[in-house]
Amino acid sequence: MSVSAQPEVHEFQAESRQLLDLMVHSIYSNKDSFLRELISNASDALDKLRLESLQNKDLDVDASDLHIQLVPDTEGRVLSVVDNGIGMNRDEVIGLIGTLARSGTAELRRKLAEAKDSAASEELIGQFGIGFYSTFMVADKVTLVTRKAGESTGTRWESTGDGTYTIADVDDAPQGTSVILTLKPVDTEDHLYDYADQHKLRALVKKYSDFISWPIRMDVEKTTTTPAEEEDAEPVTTTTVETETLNSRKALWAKSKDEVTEDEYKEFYRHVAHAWDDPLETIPFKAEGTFEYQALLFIPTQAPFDLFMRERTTGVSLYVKRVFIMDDCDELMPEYLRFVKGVVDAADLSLNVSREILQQDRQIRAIRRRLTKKVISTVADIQSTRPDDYQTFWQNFGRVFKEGLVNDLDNRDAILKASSFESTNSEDGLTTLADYVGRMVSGQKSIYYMTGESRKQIENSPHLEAFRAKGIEVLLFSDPVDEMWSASGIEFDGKSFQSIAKGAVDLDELDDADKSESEDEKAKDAAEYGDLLTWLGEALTDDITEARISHRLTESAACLVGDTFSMSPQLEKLYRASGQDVPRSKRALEINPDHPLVKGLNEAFAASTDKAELEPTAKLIYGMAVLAEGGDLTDPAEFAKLLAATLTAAITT
Ligand SMILES: Nc1ncnc2c1ncn2[C@@H]1O[C@H](COP(=O)(O)OP(=O)(O)OP(=O)(O)O)[C@@H](O)[C@H]1O
Repeated sequence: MSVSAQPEVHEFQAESRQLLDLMVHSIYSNKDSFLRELISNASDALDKLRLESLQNKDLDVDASDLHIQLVPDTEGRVLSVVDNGIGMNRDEVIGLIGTLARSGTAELRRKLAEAKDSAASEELIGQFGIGFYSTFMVADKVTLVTRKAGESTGTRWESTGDGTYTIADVDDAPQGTSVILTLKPVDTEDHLYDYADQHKLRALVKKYSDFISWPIRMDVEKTTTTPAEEEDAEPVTTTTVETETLNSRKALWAKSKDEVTEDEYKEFYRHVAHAWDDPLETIPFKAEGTFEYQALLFIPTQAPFDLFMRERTTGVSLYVKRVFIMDDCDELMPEYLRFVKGVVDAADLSLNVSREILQQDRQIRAIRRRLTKKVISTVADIQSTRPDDYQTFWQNFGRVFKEGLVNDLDNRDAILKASSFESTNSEDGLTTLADYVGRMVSGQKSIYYMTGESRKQIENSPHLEAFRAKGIEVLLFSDPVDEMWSASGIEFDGKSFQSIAKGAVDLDELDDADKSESEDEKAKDAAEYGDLLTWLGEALTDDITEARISHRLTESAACLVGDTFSMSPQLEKLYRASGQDVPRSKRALEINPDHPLVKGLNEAFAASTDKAELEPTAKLIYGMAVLAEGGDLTDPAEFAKLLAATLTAAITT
């Protein structure tokens, strides 16, 4: 192979360098996984070449014998993993291998720095995946020689895992990619095995890559002994080299569940999902009839770091009659199930199918509908039979799953049923809506909830006081998406959702016995506080719609309450954060007639309506109501000034 020009030395991008450094000093104990990663990449490259050769008739490549070859050199301690797939051009090598282009790398680095021990680091690597760089766990030097299909010049990339790599043009590289590892010395204590040993390689392929659809070949020496023809002579041993295919190449999705072991599913999941964790659930699916297709879907255990990033795609690959067509086929899974990984193999689509055609395709739409229902019902099954796994699922994917309550009206009821929520009923556990409804007090018509930025913030908000005092359960919604669906007129089991921070709340309705007494009380409060309420409404007219007596406070002096259909302050904040210009909506100020501050204010107001302290006190009460619900004051400096003046007056008199 001739290298045409002096190799250029490049520096790794800073983040890649740090990740590489971790690999070189290999904190990850399962070093065997480098082979799985290389084979997985090679298999993807073969898929891409086959597809390209089908779609682009002008491409001058021989796609008749696509395969992966392992070439161990035991004496030289070198292992090459060779494929005749799509290959990479020079820019792609720099972009894909020299740069860890993935936006989560910084996040991984930050988390690794925080990780306390090697077990925690290992889990993180499992969560992020490290692909090609895992080769540096087992090799002192990695050389990659590649030529892209259809191009004449190849590229040679080499690094010892320090801060730099070299890159050079190569004239006569074969089409495809060879990754050549100069292996580190064997150190079984450090889980570093002999990766130039044929037996080891055969075992690793069986364990991790058996289902890969392309042949994974290795030339093996076979010694045969034949008895000598003449009596008393030594038997004859002949050594021949034979090419052996190491993998059985069975497409797991075409098999029924009892024909496949859990480990096989696990490794397949890791391959299709580019993941390092275990699947939480495996969902094989077969449809026969008008549209024939098979699917093998997985729910991961861990959420990928980029689950909430804007450019995030869905994770199901499309095959047609075992031929790979595309990754991340968005048409097969709704966005709110983007955590689902796997493959769909449809029998009746054309191999030339494009994304544009897929969007219009009736069959694809039918598959998507069916699989969506299947995933939701699987989540419901996990919820009812495996509480610990459900907890894991919910922590990782609950926020995404609930997006379906806004986006998928057809399945809304099923999604709601399979969801869980935090509640005042339990300190840390979750409740289903069915359980909530089972605990509703007599006369309760709605499901009460309150939204906020965190459980703690909601729990401290004054709105909860009367509910707590009367033992009425309130659901605590702290995910941004909860703001959207809860206010959308949704019902569960015929019951509407009512925010306790919006509209009028009359808890006395729930309890018939006390009704007459409380009616009297209300009439009394109205007479006693009427003038003060009118005045407050005027004094605070810039901030509130009206002032009224509260039936939801027992301890705090005041709280703010929106109209039934108004936006909550959190939602306003979300919209503003996303760049939308939403006007500040005013809410009603509710005051607690039993609170000493409110009583005092009423008495002072009754004594003289132009006392200087009245207005600052009203403003302070309003500000306190904003702070108590975790909101932001529009003018914190003015609030501080008023407070200081009031405290000074109190302490100096
Ligand atoms: N044998 C190969 N042939 C062609 N392209 C390859 C090959 N190996 C790697 N690449 C390219 O380099 C990219 C980076 O590979 P790498 O293994 O680091 O990450 P990945 O496979 O994309 O994702 P993951 O880290 O999750 O495995 C691949 O996406 C692919 O485009």
